[in-house]
Amino acid sequence: MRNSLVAFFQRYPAASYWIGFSGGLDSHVLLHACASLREHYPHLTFRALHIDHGLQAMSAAWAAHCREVCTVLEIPLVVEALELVIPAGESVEAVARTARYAAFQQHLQAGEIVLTAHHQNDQAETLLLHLLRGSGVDGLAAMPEIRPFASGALGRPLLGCSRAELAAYANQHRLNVIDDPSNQDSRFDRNFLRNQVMPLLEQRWPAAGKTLARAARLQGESRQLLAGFLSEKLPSLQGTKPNTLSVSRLLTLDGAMQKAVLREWLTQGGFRLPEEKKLRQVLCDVLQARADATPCVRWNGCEIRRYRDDVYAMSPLSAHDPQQVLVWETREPLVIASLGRTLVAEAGYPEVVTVRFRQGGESVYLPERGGHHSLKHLLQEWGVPPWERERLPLVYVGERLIGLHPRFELQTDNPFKVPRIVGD
Ligand SMILES: Nc1ncnc2c1ncn2[C@@H]1O[C@H](COP(=O)(O)OP(=O)(O)OP(=O)(O)O)[C@@H](O)[C@H]1O
Repeated sequence: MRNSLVAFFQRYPAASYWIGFSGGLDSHVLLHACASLREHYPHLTFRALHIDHGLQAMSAAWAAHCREVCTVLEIPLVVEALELVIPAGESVEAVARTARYAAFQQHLQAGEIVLTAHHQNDQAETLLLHLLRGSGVDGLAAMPEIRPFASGALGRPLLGCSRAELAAYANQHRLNVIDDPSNQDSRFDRNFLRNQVMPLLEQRWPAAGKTLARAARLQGESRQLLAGFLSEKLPSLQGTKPNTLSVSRLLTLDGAMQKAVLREWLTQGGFRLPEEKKLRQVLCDVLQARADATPCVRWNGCEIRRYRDDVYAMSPLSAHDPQQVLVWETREPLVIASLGRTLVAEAGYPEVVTVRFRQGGESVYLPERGGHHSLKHLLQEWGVPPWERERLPLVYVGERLIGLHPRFELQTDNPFKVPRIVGD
């Protein structure tokens, strides 16, 4: 283990390493092994971070245990107590995990690496869990040894070590390890695999943990090759607007390639990947839709829409009431809460205006085009997607429409001029 750690720190030098310390055996071993490296590698700087999810009656006792261990090992510890709210229908583990990573992120400075104690058996169990969910290569790909994370990286230096090796280390160094009672609860899928399925597999295939971890690593290599290939392909499928894909170009590909391209595009956009069923819905309902249709397929954190030949991926639109009328004293910025936007007026702007949203029937005076034009037709002409139309701030002086979003200015000198929009 010591050698794997030394090799890891040589491969991934960092200003400082944060050790995610849960108080359990695995991260206790990591903490102890890192602490003992300092004698020969005094340049290595470690700190520990314990996240108290506040979900168990014992959680404060766990934090106290972490404090004691860190004091003895002379590793500074930060304890972050969270107050988690578990939304109905969400898994406690998943919510805790997301909150934990968000807390890690907050502490990590540029050039630092946060370390977790994931090991070979975690890798094997993760592969089995994904297989049982019917995942493709994205799910089956191994947890990597290192990946970019916030302004630094997330490293897993113990992936080459088995759980048995970690247990032997804990024994040898007489580590005072508290057992988390929830680890025995086989209602959780991972515990069931760990406590019941893996021991059975290992009776027949003693190296099952190691070989499953290798299978996951090989899937990871395939995933990486595929990502490289798809990244090269994506620019040729670009739609007419930034970050969109062209429907007509996608339709020249076969179904498997369409799905692969959509997944890579969503990954690059930072969206959560959909289940297979949703992805097929995108192929059927969005790509195959009539040219004048505006379909939408949604899942957690993402909406896929189509307008004309472009496919858009976006965060779900906020609730917005287009009936609202906002009086704006333009010497101050105007916050439009329902849009998460702030308008800032340019010099020379009328002192007081009102901001409204499209109701239909508006017309706009465009002198260079010789008179009034229907806003509806102009929005169509400018290719503004329908879901954006009632979210455009329309600025009025009295009943006269004087401006909207800068993206839609026709010419800089036209009177249909807009306040500058910040935070857009
Ligand atoms: N409460 C915690 N505080 C700090 N670090 C933690 C905490 N819980 C887990 N970790 C870190 O994450 C590693 C993995 O923990 P665990 O296996 O419980 O999480 P998981 O949810 O299965 O994994 P992952 O976080 O990747 O989903 C631990 O070895 C430890 O380094």
